[in-house]
Amino acid sequence: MIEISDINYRYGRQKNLFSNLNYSEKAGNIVGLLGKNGSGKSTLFKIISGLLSVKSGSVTTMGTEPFHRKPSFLNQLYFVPEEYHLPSISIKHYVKAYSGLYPGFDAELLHQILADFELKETMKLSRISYGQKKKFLIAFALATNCKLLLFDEPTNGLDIPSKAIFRKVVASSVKDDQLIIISTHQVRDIENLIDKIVVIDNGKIIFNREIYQISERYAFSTVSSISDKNPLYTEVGPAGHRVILPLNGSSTPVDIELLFNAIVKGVIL
Ligand SMILES: Nc1ncnc2c1ncn2[C@@H]1O[C@H](COP(=O)(O)OP(=O)(O)OP(=O)(O)O)[C@@H](O)[C@H]1O
Repeated sequence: MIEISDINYRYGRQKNLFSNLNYSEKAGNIVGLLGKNGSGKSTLFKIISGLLSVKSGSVTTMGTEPFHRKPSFLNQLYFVPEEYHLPSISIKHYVKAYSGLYPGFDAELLHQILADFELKETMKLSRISYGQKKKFLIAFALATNCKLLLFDEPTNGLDIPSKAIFRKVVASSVKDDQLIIISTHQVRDIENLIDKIVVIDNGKIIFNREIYQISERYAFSTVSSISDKNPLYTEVGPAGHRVILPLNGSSTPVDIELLFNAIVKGVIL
């Protein structure tokens, strides 16, 4: 679905943001894309979706060069950016105007997700809150049934119940031939949703593994003392030492925040 080889990218005269970055991704996954502020997550989304072109290296998204922005490519891609502008029309009119661009658009699915998010089709997009706009775009994106969905910080601005609904609607709408990549700092919001973790740091993808592979190797726990534990990585938390240990027994849920910190510190590769 995505094949990126040896790309270099920089904005204007700034130093390289990406240096020989490689990344590939297949359909059938919900991927969590993690990285520090400014590591280039949004830029990577723009390159994958053809909004930016690279000077060197190659990018293929859904079998085509994304920067060509062919209609047959665009009708299978939906990118929910971090910031956006929506026209001053009702949800109903927006759907009427834009759903036709997507051949797989599922109006029934849209109705369901709008109801889950407590949005009404008569609501005017210019008069709803930031979080409501975000929920509308998430609902619309999922209803397009596009092969590739890119969500940049989708849960920013969502209230606590809406974050749980987000996880539910994404998990229940995704199809085997789709790829969903979610960039976020809110790692709790994607727990039990993503099946892969990708980390971008210092211009490269430094980690790209499935959750089950991580669970097969590491155990995540909080312990009162680490003296006899030999953890691979540890952080002091309010309830004790949060640790990553080599798995030796039954698997544990992956602590994404702890794992991310261990990855960017170079402890887990
Ligand atoms: N249009 C632009 N012109 C110049 N520099 C830019 C532009 N957009 C982004 N940058 C710079 O590129 C770097 C990566 O930005 P990007 O938004 O891709 O990072 P990010 O990982 O999404 O960050 P965050 O987690 O803070 O949203 C940052 O240093 C940013 O200042």
